[in-house]
Amino acid sequence: MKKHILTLPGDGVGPEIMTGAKAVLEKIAEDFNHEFTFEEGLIGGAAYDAAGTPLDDETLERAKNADAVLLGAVGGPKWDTIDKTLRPEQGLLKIRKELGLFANLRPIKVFDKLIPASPLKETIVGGTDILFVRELTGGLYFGRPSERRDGGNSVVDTLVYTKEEIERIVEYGFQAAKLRGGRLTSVDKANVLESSRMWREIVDAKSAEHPEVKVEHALVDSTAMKLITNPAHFDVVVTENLFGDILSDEASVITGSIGLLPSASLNGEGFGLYEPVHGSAPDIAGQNIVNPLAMILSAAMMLKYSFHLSEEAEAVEAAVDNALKDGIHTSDLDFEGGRKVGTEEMVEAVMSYIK
Ligand SMILES: NC(=O)C1=CN([C@@H]2O[C@H](COP(=O)(O)OP(=O)(O)OC[C@H]3O[C@@H](n4cnc5c(N)ncnc54)[C@H](O)[C@@H]3O)[C@@H](O)[C@H]2O)C=CC1
Ligand SMILES: CC(C)CC(=O)C(=O)O
Ligand SMILES: [Mg+2]
Repeated sequence: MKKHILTLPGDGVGPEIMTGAKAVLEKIAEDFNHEFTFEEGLIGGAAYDAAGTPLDDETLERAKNADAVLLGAVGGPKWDTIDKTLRPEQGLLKIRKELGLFANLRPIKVFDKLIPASPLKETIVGGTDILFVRELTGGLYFGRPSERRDGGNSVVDTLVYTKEEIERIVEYGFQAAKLRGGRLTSVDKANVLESSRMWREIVDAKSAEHPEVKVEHALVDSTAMKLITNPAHFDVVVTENLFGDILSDEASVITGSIGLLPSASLNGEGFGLYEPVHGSAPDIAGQNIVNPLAMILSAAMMLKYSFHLSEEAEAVEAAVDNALKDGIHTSDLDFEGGRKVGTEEMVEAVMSYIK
């Protein structure tokens, strides 16, 4: 199979983890007889430094013409004080919006070997297997106005959702639940927010169309608690943009490190952008210590969702599992015994377990 991939390493640890994911994909191409071609582009602070904008139209066009996009991460203190419209994060929001990537899938899977690496009790961590279905192109991150007012004495951010935007992500949640354990938790703040009350109505209407899925509504604040006290309770969690962003970072703690969590951002035509859940981790950039597994597992999601190469995706996931089973790990994981390695060695270990 021939596939063309646009890589957007971005900022901070982005380039280090992208190098690792590309190496793993090249190994997969070689072993399974595929031809993957790569083209690199700029996004975030790197793009701002080069051309004064966090995402230019040419890169966006290249993304649209690729078979899939792999993205590292954007942002960092260097760009925290520039014009807000040019911040690195705006490049990421723009590519999500322009490509219509409304469904952000964030699986929370616990590797058996890493159960002791979680700060939570083993009895709580065991059995965790959650899929977050996060709305990605609406809500507070995109609402306008978003500005200071009254000479800086007040401020406004805007939360807007259309019915269609809620319906399509909720439908995605139901479909995902059918393919998994048949349980869907819809997370909102319907005791306060009108947008959440509309969200609930839409979930209830969809629920009537999908009677085989067991639905529960849950408020975001108590969900934040329950994720830590009883993560095994959850199967698929569908929620809006901001809540999904926060809850998925929280859920990463269950697994032992945010450096393990991949994500897929998909549009209605099955096009996908794949990136780790974590950010650019400027505190550890350039030191060969970042955990590359979230990016590598994001590449595995690309193989599965964009290229329908399930066997190849499973080969990558199994290689990650086996490397961890042998105790090979980066320093973000609190691990008794085993062998602590740097980023490059971790990538090599994963590659050595493929096939
Ligand atoms: N998708 C993206 O590009 C995202 C970008 N950001 C941006 O990243 C920058 C840093 O944000 P933070 O809040 O610090 O979040 P972060 O996720 O970059 O880092 C949080 C903590 O986790 C650690 N960490 C993250 N990924 C790791 C990995 N793979 N291996 C080992 N340790 C890892 C970091 O060292 C840091 O201590 C900001 O500019 C933010 O806007 C934040 C989240 C998502
Ligand atoms: C950097 C932001 C635009 C979003 C974020 O934190 C995320 O998608 O995880
Ligand atoms: Mg985030």
